[in-house]
Amino acid sequence: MKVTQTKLAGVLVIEPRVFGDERGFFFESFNQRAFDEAAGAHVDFVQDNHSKSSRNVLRGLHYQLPPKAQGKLVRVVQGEVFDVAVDLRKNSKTFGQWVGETLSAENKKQLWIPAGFAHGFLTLSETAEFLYKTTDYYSPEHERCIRWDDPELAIQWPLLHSPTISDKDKSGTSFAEYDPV
Ligand SMILES: Cc1cn([C@H]2C[C@H](O)[C@@H](COP(=O)(O)OP(=O)(O)O[C@H]3O[C@@H](C)C(=O)[C@@H](O)[C@H]3O)O2)c(=O)[nH]c1=O
Repeated sequence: MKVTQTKLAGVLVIEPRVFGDERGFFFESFNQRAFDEAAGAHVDFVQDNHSKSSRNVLRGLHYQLPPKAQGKLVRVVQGEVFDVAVDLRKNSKTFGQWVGETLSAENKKQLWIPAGFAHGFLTLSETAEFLYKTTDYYSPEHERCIRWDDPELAIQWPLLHSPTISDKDKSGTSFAEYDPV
């Protein structure tokens, strides 16, 4: 697999080696040993999630507070999304910066987003099915949301018009209100 660093230390783009033949394709979507080597540490995942979204649906920007902060290994198995991670680590040189990556069933790219980041994505295809592994369990009490359109973060979403977002995400807070922990 090919591993590419991003400008946010710790956030990685992972491209698995895909074996295609007349039947279709095969690839290892997760290999603990190879993943640990890429991440530089042993990482335990405890939950797998799967969501489906329609075109122009935007989910995010989500994170969970410590001690329930989650690392996420995300990918797309149908369709295409623009996936974003925002650095919330208070001592980070890139605090408040974001990276975006197009993930699709076609390119099979994965994004590794360690704990300490907010995460969100915009669906670019008619529908998209999004799969991700998390390093801690879902905990609604620790769950937080920062507005996807926060002016300080200024994320360049590839949007043609206003996205469809959940009521919960409509009441996301501003990045200015974020209290680094
Ligand atoms: C995230 C999650 C939700 N749920 C439930 C709660 C709710 O009734 C329903 C839908 O939840 P949400 O609206 O929060 O789903 P969604 O907006 O897709 O939330 C996800 O967004 C992306 C961007 C992330 O990064 C994820 O960590 C997660 O926060 O599913 C679980 O049972 N377990 C989970 O792990």
